[in-house]
Amino acid sequence: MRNFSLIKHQHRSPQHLLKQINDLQDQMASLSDDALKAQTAVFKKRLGQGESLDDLLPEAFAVVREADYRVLSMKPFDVQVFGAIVLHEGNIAEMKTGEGKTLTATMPMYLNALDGQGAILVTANAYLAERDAEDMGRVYRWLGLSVAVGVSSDEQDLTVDDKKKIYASDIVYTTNYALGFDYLIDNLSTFPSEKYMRAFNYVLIDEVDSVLLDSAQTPLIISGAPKVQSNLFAVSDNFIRTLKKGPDFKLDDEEKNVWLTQHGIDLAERFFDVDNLFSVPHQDLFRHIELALKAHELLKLNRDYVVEHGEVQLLDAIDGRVMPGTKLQSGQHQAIEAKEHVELTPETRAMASITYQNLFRMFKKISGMTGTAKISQEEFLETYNMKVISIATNKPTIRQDLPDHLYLSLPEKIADSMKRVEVLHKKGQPVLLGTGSVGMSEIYSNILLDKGIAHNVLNAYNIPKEAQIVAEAGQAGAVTVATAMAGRGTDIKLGPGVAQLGGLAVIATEHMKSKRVDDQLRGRAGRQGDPGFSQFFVSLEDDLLIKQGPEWVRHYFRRKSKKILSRHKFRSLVDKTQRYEDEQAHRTRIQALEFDENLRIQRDMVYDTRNKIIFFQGSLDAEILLIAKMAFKDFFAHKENLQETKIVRFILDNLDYNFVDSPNAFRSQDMKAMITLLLPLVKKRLMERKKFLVDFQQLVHFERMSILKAIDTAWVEQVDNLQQLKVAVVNRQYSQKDPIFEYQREAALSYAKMKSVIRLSALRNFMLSDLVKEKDGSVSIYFA
Ligand SMILES: Nc1ncnc2c1ncn2[C@@H]1O[C@H](COP(=O)(O)OP(=O)(O)OP(=O)(O)O)[C@@H](O)[C@H]1O
Repeated sequence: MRNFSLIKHQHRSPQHLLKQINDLQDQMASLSDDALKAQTAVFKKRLGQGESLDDLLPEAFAVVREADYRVLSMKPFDVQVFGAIVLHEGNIAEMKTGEGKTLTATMPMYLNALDGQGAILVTANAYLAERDAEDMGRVYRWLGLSVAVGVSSDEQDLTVDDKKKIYASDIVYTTNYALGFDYLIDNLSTFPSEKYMRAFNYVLIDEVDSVLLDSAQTPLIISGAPKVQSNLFAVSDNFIRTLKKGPDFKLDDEEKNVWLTQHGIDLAERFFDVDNLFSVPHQDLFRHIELALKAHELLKLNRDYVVEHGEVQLLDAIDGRVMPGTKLQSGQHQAIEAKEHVELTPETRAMASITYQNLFRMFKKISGMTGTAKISQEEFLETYNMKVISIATNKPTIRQDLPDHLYLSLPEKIADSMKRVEVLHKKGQPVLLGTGSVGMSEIYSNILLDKGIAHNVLNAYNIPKEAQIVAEAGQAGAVTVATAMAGRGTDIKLGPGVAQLGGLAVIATEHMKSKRVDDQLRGRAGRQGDPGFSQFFVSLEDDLLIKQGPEWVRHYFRRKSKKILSRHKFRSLVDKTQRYEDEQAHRTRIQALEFDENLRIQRDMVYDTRNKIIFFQGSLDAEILLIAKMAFKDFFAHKENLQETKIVRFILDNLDYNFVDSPNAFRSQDMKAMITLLLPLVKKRLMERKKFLVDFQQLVHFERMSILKAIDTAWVEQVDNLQQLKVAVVNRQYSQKDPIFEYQREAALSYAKMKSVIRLSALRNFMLSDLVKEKDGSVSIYFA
């Protein structure tokens, strides 16, 4: 057997598979549409008879290739078939920008959806998910598979029924954000009828570096249950406005931290009339002052967030898109709202959270594609066990990536880059002007307006017009100013005559944090062998260099040296800075994963328990009795609770409001004996509940709700606690302890405590809740 599989494996090299697929081409081309479509049913049948997806690969890919041609008039090139094989094998296909990854995906998606367990394609933003589901969906449907999009275009919330339909589809196109959110929400449901998600099977992640690296630095958090609203945001904001940078507060060089000086602290104590800002009663005030200071000094309008319709909306640092529904935690969002004078939204607790790393590791098979993965291949292998395999381009890339233009100051750079745009525009060559923030895109747009150059702006304020702006961007004479939003996936097609003018010109006005992101932006030009060029205009006053540049840059900057910067020195500075940012981001991801590890174990256990209870068929009587026994053990684990008065108090609080004690009933000093005395109270209550809830389903429902409510209340509390604990241990750096170790130790302790809280409150729910029969025969539960 072993030998056989070895031999078989050798025969299945990508080259061999490609040959097999190519050999089937004529045969597929000769089939009628109906005969080709009928292959799907044939494949499904063969799977049912024991063949594997690997066995079907050559034929299935050949079928899709022919279907792509008939439906979309595009036949995947050999290099795309290679990419598709890599994707089926659970690895990362690095295919250069514009090589046609969208079409490549149709082959592995079709094959991996054939066994009916679902195949999900995740991509970096809603625009791409919708576009690709629409375009490629035509092929899958033609072949008889169902396709859905997991994001809603009109920003309407999808209902549970919508989501059931979506996730039951053979193929789902969605975003990492929507998928993560849906996963967490699915696990907050209480009834089998509210659950919509299937076990995770196959996922293909488009723009895999963006999803698994750039987005994975911060975990996804769902907020719910409002906290008591604080009234300190506005006053703290007023106070911060009176402070001066330098004497009252300081910023670090990277502008990542800000703190009050002693003078600032004195001013705060005077302003708020308190003697010691650091004393325990003023902790909350101090926290609000810190939040306000951060909101003013670290978080910038039109770079980190935009304000639209009176709402503060966060921007994704990498792709410049609005992150719908995402809020900064622990009051930071409200501090920005106070700064921007918009209505404060309620401060909420974190209810559920997960890192993208752990979300995707739940899939049976993960694969990914992007133009830029090789740089991070070790991390992909380490974290996800995926290899990065580079695929050759179909035609040679003829795009020219011209050397950077360098300037000492920002105004010089802006002026010169504008001159370049004007020259190109006069010639009619379309220009994509890539900027680093909404703010910069607006500056460039204003200058263009002054010069009377018609242009489109693609930034977080113009998302609804995205498809139209992209469609126009490759036409002769078009000028498109964009943030990093246009940096990925955007397929700019050249209009008539544009190739003769030199194709698309990408003018980038600053280097991005990562070389990968720079390369993606360059890759908007020169797609599918098209002509085009890219060029960066950079200055020493660019954000990236000011924040991360070494001392000599600052030195140059201060002296405004007129010496000409050596190109080599500048290039290596940019490289170093980007590497530093990448390493920093890598460390943050590792830390996010380490922080999530404990939460992951807890989350898995809690979700698993919830699911068992939700789907449990039959009576939960035995569970209730077991929970009671354990709750009693927890209580008596504290020896002092063995006193009669304490036991009676316990019974009155948790088991029976009307309990009447007979003298000396609980005098033994032995835990076992005590438990034997308490259990009958639970059994008696169970009999009463059974008598009242004659309908067996109603009884089970009540038992289930008693337990689930206890789990959920405690778990939400736990997630929020862990969230705060994380902030606390990171802030405790001065204590010289390893924050991860500290966090894990405290997280494990709090988990044990939480379990005991769950047991007691489940028991209490069961014993003390009021049940009321309604006129229509239903029963309402009023939890104690
Ligand atoms: N086999 C093919 N035959 C003809 N045209 C193709 C083929 N494959 C892809 N294309 C075209 O090539 C263009 C680029 O494709 P696509 O946008 O999928 O590239 P990509 O690899 O996803 O690029 P990016 O990395 O920028 O996201 C599209 O206009 C697409 O229609």
